[in-house]
Amino acid sequence: MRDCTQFYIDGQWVDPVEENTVAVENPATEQTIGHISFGTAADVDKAVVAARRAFESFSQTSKEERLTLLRAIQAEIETRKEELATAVSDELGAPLSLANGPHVGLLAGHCQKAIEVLEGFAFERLDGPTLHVWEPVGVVGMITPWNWPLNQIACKVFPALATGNTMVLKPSEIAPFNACIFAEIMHAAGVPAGVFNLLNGDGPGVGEAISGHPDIDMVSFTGSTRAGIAIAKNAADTVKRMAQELGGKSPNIVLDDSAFTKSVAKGTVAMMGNSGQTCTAPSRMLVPHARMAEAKAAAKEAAEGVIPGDPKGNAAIGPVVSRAQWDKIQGLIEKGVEEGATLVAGGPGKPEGLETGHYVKPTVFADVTNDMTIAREEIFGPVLCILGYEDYDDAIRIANDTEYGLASAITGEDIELARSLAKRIRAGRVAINGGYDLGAAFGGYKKSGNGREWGEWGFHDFLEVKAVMGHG
Ligand SMILES: NC(=O)c1ccc[n+]([C@@H]2O[C@H](COP(=O)([O-])OP(=O)(O)OC[C@H]3O[C@@H](n4cnc5c(N)ncnc54)[C@H](O)[C@@H]3O)[C@@H](O)[C@H]2O)c1
Repeated sequence: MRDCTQFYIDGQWVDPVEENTVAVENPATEQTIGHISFGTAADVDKAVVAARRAFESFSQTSKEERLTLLRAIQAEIETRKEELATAVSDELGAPLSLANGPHVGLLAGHCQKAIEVLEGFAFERLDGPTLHVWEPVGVVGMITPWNWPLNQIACKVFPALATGNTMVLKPSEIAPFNACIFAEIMHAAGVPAGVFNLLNGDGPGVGEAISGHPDIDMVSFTGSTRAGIAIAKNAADTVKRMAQELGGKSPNIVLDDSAFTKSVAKGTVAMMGNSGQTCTAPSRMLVPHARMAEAKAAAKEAAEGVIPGDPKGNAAIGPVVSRAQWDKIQGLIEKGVEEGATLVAGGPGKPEGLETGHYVKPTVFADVTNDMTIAREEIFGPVLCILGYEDYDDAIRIANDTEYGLASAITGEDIELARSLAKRIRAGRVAINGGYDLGAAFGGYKKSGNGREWGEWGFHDFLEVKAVMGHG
């Protein structure tokens, strides 16, 4: 059993104000693997008092002091990598290879990036008679989801720390243990008391107390658009800064001149990774109408090669995170069949031989039209929709016909064409031929949010700008 029933507040592990112990499940075994406590507004108050007090001195630390701290955190991460990966695998159901690879890799990667950015970051600029100064926002409330839990903590904590803020983190109640280990890492690295605080709980109990708290200056939220809207409304009365990283329904435009079978297969496998539980997942594949049959064959073969199974074995994907997610995904798969999409691979029910655990068959729908529910709603499971387009104008029209705008992809040989299409997509990210960069801005247009994380972009989310006029 893995128990983390205390909260990390003001540099120590403390009991919650009220006892409320809740079990955490392993989605592969459906067994309880440990317990956390759900906090209340009283616990949030304690953490905010600590963070506010710590802000006095931490906001005045030098760049060098914060660099030393980030390097110490980096060294501690190195010593705890295996434990972090095991925790993510146990609570999320991620295959160990994925947990050891990208899940922990992104935590370490964002720490390294924060160090590099901080080394070169200018906190002051003289513009004629005026000195512009970038200062920390203050006490930041951070609310994160379960799907890439370490990545989302890293995207917020490292830039906030690098820019001199103090913070109160509430990770997802569904995958909390990796965050408990992270708090131990922060402690072992010598982060001053009150700078980083962690408490567990759910949205109504702790999340709302954070978003409405009068002494929290900013909320940085990653999660569903539903919760993001609720949090922004609750935060409005205190006029705190709000950064939202929300859902997506990202298009992947496969151009006629691409290595077609390979591109379709790659896009299919990319959709299934992390059991489809990725906000940037390329969930709408757009192919020329004339090549729909070819796309179906390639996607079917690729999806059938993605074998779900025990996260501790060699499976390509594990289960989805919970019974509630499984039910939601099944409902949407059934909706796809009902609305007339062609089921090419997978479908309703559990994969053969995997009755225990929240396993979903890697599923591909083709001949999908953009008005179908499966093309509009974020499924957050291993379910790909393939849609046909007439020409490139049509492809752009379909790509942009969504309330989301988080990510997108274009695959093709003609780089000039890809670049020109990239300009017309209304989304925060466009990956041309699998392009990827840890320093690239990460954030959404439209209902996918309004913040920007990763690299230098994340620093600006956590900074105020002060103009000192007459400075000379
Ligand atoms: N844009 C991004 O960077 C990004 C990254 C990862 C995940 N996501 C999105 O996250 C969603 C999946 O994660 P999830 O199911 O954990 O999302 P969720 O919105 O249900 O929960 C996210 C977090 O918000 C908290 N929360 C929920 N309701 C709240 C409320 N009313 N007030 C305050 N806090 C509240 C939860 O306890 C959790 O910590 C997907 O929609 C996915 O696209 C977005």
